[in-house]
Amino acid sequence: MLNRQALENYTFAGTKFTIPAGTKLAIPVYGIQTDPDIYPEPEKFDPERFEEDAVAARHPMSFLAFGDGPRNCVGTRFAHYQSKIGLATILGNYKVDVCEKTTIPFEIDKGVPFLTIKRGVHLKISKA
Ligand code: HEM
Repeated sequence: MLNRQALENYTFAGTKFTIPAGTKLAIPVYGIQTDPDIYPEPEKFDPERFEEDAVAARHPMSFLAFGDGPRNCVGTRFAHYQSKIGLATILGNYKVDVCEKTTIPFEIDKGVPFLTIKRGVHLKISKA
């Protein structure tokens, strides 16, 4: 969820729907990023969704994992590098498997304010 406050009245193009200045807004990132009209089969691992032409074909606010605008995440590039280096190190040196404790499909924990998977993510990692 991203929180914002409207600085001025905003009317959505082609509608009579206006957000008055001063309104506090909660932007439902999880809802947007799992909307099947935007991302068909949203739970499916499909890296091709993030190819340049696929990204260009979507509304620019369809992916908000790092927020957007002047107060977006200052750590975006660092987080991307760190995740890529971490994944490359693990996948290049270890074999990653599911195990008896892995929950498939995963379940979102609705009892906490942050996006969390119930019972965590358990994988079996062995030396390749
Ligand atoms: C996968 C990792 C990360 C994710 C998904 C993430 C996500 C986010 C999101 C959604 C916001 C709110 C943006 C908005 O309201 O538009 C944010 C803000 C912020 N993030 Fe991250 N972040 C990550 C890693 C990091 C790292 C590594 C750092 C620092 C090294 C960092 C520093 C910050 C700071 C300082 C803000 C507040 C920016 C402001 O209010 O101006 N984040 N992050």
